[in-house]
Amino acid sequence: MTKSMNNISFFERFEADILAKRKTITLRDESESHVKVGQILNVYTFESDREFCKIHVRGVTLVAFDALEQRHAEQENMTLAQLKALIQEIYPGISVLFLIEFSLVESR
Ligand SMILES: CC(=O)Nc1cc[nH]c(=O)n1
Repeated sequence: MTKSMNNISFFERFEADILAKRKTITLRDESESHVKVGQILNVYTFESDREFCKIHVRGVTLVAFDALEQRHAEQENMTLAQLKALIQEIYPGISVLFLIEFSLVESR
């Protein structure tokens, strides 16, 4: 099944933070570099492919792994050590990331 360009998945452990607007960025590799500012993305859980919200892409920038700072960690609702460990776990050895800023699309 081809992956829609209007979808994005997150690990289930991030769902509550996204819905509570505590997580407002996500750091991805080049496989998701097609994401564009202004897009509305359908958000699915990675583990079970369950749609749980929609997000509005507000920004897409490049950031070096070594340039990750406390402000990025705060936008992920993590400590900087937790964020760096997560990124290296998901993308071992990565040096440049796509920083996608988003806002939750409020369901009626
Ligand atoms: C499934 C997946 O890649 N999830 C990710 C990856 C990076 N950041 C994030 O918040 N979620």
